[in-house]
Amino acid sequence: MNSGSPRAAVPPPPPHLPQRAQFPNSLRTQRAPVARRPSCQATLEASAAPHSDHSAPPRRPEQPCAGASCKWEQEYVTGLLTLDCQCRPDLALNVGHSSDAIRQTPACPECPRRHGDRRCGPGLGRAEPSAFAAATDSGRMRSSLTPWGSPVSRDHIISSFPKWYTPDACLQLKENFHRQVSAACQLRNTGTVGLKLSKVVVVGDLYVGKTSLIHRFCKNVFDRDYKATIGVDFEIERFEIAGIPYSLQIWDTAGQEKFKCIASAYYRGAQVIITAFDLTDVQTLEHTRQWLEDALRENEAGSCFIFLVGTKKDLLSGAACEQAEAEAVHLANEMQAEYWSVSAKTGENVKAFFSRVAALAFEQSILQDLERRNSARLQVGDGNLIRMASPPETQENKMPSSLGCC
Ligand SMILES: Nc1nc2c(ncn2[C@@H]2O[C@H](COP(=O)(O)OP(=O)(O)OP(=O)(O)O)[C@@H](O)[C@H]2O)c(=O)[nH]1
Repeated sequence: MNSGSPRAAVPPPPPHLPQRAQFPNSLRTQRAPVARRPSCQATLEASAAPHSDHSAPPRRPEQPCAGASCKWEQEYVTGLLTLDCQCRPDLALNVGHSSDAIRQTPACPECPRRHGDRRCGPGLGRAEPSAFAAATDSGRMRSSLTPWGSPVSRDHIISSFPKWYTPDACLQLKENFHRQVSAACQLRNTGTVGLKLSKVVVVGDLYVGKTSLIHRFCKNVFDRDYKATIGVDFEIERFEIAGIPYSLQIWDTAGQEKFKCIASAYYRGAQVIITAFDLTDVQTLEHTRQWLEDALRENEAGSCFIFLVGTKKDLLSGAACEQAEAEAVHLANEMQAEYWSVSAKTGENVKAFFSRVAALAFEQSILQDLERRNSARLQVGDGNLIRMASPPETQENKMPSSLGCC
């Protein structure tokens, strides 16, 4: 542990330190795409939308899919398992590559009870059919909110807007969800947002505790032994926010300089960038500027929420902690980031922090979706553009670019 003096700028790892047996996803999950499945007669649930017209009323249960082309396909794209349902294209979902994700992933939600049928279900191209069958048979698969696996754990259910850590460095001071977001969630009118993932990238010097933070949140474990991350890794965490299912895909990147080129290839498409530093090592705080710059270079300006997170809070107390936090808050304001202090060891603030991340990302996704739908209402009639009624922009319903993103 670096309990005392600050470490040199991104030093090479001591040779005796073990390395985490991890590989970049692109390497780790390189496998041949799973063969596309033939068609099947899908059985629809009452909640399922019709084949092509998703605005029409749902069909009765057990009614065969009219298109008879239900395909729930798996593809590995850059290491990510993507599920694509041709009956319900709106249900396309990236579920990750880990064995957990595969195990929890049902076949096509249109025909979940046909898992024993090789024409449609996990029997074909499925990594672990028995695990799937067990989960399905136990009834866990058909939660109304989480058709993808086991129910969302209670502490991942967010009903009110999570609070900031300090008002001196926070992205938004408001205490409630955006009015339009609340209304859309109440009406279950969130488009495809509830079925999508937001990408979160965690960056920072080696040894600051990025992996420990993620593991504390996703697995509720803490490992005192240091094992350097090689390349990247990721976890997927499912939430239920304002009644809508939502997932975060949390990317853990290596802090070691020699893996930077691998890790930076995964920065693109981030909705949230978390720059982590060690509260006991001021140099790691200084380096966060560079980490952020690198991550932002791969993303569109104004498209990411930025967080600055001080780790290992348990190692500091009193004046030392206050001073470290004051410096961090100052830098967070310069970076237009929200500041949090956490401890992966004790778990302090870890859940609250990720709840805040999830809520902000979720709200932004819904607002963007609503904005897209408003734009789609532009209609051409007799050569004239007719703009359908959209609410006037007020301080409260400003669009996502002004939600406090970078
Ligand atoms: N006391 C204490 N130790 C921590 C905490 N978080 C992490 N550590 C320790 O710090 C060391 C480094 O943690 P990691 O999570 O592996 O660091 P990392 O940032 O992922 O490192 P790289 O993978 O090399 O980038 C480990 O020995 C952890 O046990 C914390 O909150 N408190």
